[in-house]
Amino acid sequence: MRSLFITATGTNVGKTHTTLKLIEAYAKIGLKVGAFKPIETGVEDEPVDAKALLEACQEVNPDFTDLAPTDICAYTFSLPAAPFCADTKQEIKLEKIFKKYHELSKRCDILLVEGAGGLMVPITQTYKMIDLAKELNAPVLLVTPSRLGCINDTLLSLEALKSRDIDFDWCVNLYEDKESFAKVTQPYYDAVFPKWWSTEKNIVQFVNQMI
Ligand SMILES: Nc1ncnc2c1ncn2[C@@H]1O[C@H](COP(=O)(O)OP(=O)(O)OP(=O)(O)O)[C@@H](O)[C@H]1O
Ligand SMILES: C[C@H](N)[C@H](N)CCCCCC(=O)O
Ligand SMILES: [Mg+2]
Repeated sequence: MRSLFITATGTNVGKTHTTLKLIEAYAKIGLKVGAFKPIETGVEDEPVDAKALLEACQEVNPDFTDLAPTDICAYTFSLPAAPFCADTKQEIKLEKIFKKYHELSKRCDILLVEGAGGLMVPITQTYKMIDLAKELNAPVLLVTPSRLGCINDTLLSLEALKSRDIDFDWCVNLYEDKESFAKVTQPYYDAVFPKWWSTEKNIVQFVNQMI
């Protein structure tokens, strides 16, 4: 079983959007795909990300059909915040996250793990999303936005991943400020990262090189 940890430069950048495309792309090349949202915050009735990811997996993987959204989450919290802040009773136990990860991994060929927010989001006072990605020993896909300001956010996240010697790739979710991206951001990416790619155009290529 393989896994891929999907993170981003922050919240609302397109992790779920990209993970949904990854589920479709991995299924198309014949892999049984699974998804895991270790911690979801901002949950009212049911976890929205986990629900969307589960429904997509259920379309392509029969071993996920008997699950409910909360079965692919280790923790859900109502406060829309970093897990450390949302977990007011300090319930989070990392062991529970790893146990759920291993349980779900038995149901698929590749398990897509969606983080909460960005890399440096605290899960506990001393343990962040990036630490979870490292400990899972999963390659990381960093989703970056296309809006003005993304160069700085992207470079900071790349530094964080490199400093922890994590195997990663990154992509641009061409969504916000899409029209101005070619002038405002792309010249730098073309110059420094000529192989940069976007969720919109190159997800199949990424998936094929990943297997
Ligand atoms: N390329 C896109 N095209 C259309 N809608 C998009 C695109 N990317 C993101 N969105 C929309 O923007 C919103 C935020 O995207 P998404 O939920 O994937 O972010 P996220 O990084 O998963 O956020 P969170 O940190 O809450 O998990 C969603 O409503 C999503 O449908
Ligand atoms: C609620 C939101 N949709 C995410 N699940 C959590 C985002 C946490 C961001 C924390 C931070 O970077 O300040
Ligand atoms: Mg999400």
